Amino acid sequence: MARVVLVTGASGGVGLALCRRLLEEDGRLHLCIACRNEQTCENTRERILAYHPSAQVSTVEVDLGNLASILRAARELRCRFNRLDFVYLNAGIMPNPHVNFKALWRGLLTGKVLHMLTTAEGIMTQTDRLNGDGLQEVFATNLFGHFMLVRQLQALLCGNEKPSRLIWTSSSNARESAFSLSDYQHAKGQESYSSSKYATDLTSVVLNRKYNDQGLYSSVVCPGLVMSNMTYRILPIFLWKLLMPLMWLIRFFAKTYTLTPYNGVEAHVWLFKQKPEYLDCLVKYHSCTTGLGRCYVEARKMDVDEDVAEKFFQKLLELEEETLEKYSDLLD
Ligand SMILES: NC(=O)C1=CN([C@@H]2O[C@H](COP(=O)(O)OP(=O)(O)OC[C@H]3O[C@@H](n4cnc5c(N)ncnc54)[C@H](OP(=O)(O)O)[C@@H]3O)[C@@H](O)[C@H]2O)C=CC1
Ligand SMILES: CC(C)CCC[C@@H](C)[C@H]1CC[C@H]2C3=C(CC[C@]12C)[C@@]1(C)CCC(=O)[C@@H](C)[C@@H]1CC3
Repeated sequence: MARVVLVTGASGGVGLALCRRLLEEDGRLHLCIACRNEQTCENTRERILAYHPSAQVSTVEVDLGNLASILRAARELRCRFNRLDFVYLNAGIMPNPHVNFKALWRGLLTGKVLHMLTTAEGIMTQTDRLNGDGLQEVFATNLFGHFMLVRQLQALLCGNEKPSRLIWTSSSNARESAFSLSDYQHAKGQESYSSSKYATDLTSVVLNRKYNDQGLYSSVVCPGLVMSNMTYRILPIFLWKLLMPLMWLIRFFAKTYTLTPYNGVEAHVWLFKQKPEYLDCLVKYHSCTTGLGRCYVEARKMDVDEDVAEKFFQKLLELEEETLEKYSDLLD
């Protein structure tokens, strides 16, 4: 039976490379790409078919920063499929990124330079805003939209003959100190991206605890530093191009400088081939590339407090309840 795989954020960067590499692994799978609107869905489908003309590729429109759109997309998916084998929760944003060059410069002179260059700790901030649903945009798009989608797709993910899988694109920028239970949407700080990715790690841990016995397994991956639309918004493109030789050099020391989307999805593709029962749910899988360009995966223990994770999950459930009350007309 052909496996059914749903990928969010498939229109470019990590998501598009993932679609292509998954089809290289298994040309028989049914790939459903989730993009923001009809035009992006169609363009992306054509780009994938250009490489894999005989692939089965369908589309679903979803704006992950819009709760009504998520409920509609989930309803459509429930009608179209009776199970989903893999859901790659990959779409993400980092709006208004700001690099603190003073801190970057100071960091270059310390012993923590590699840590800084691979996690961006202490050198990156973002400015977030409220979206149309009254939620912080980064939290809503990167985490809560995906959480709602998963919960709405529960019937397709649980109780199947074979285990189903959730694979979240997290980040090595996820940091406990950027996250707080009392401000879990990160309305007050300037590290909304870091906070949303830490929240992703927490959510994945609890999803495993709650759903493993129903045959649903969740993992988190980091693609490493990848040149994509997201990174091209951090520095001007010409500067990135100038920095490229330096980045290839840095890669000899910083293995998470995967740099291309193709290399960046190594961990996503590796997980596609693993039996979930043998994976550690407290581990993040990092895509790595050696200085000579060989790709591999490194498993690193995550820094998550399971008690905080449980409390945070309760907050997500409360927010979900409010959402479902508000949009009861969009439910079956
Ligand atoms: N690049 C990097 O170095 C790293 C990236 N990541 C993570 O990888 C993931 C992919 O990022 P990357 O490929 O680099 O960045 P891109 O900006 O290239 O891709 C982001 C994807 O998310 C989609 N997206 C954004 N907002 C929404 C929304 N509201 N609804 C639906 N889709 C949306 C975009 O669609 P559209 O085309 O419509 O904008 C696009 O397909 C993200 O989660 C990011 O946080 C993690 C670590 C490092
Ligand atoms: C490497 C160059 C000589 C100088 C580039 C300086 C910064 C612009 C980068 C250094 C570390 C980078 C980084 C990210 C963005 C660009 C940097 C801050 C990320 C935050 C991008 C998104 C992620 O999810 C993280 C994994 C990246 C961590 C490293």
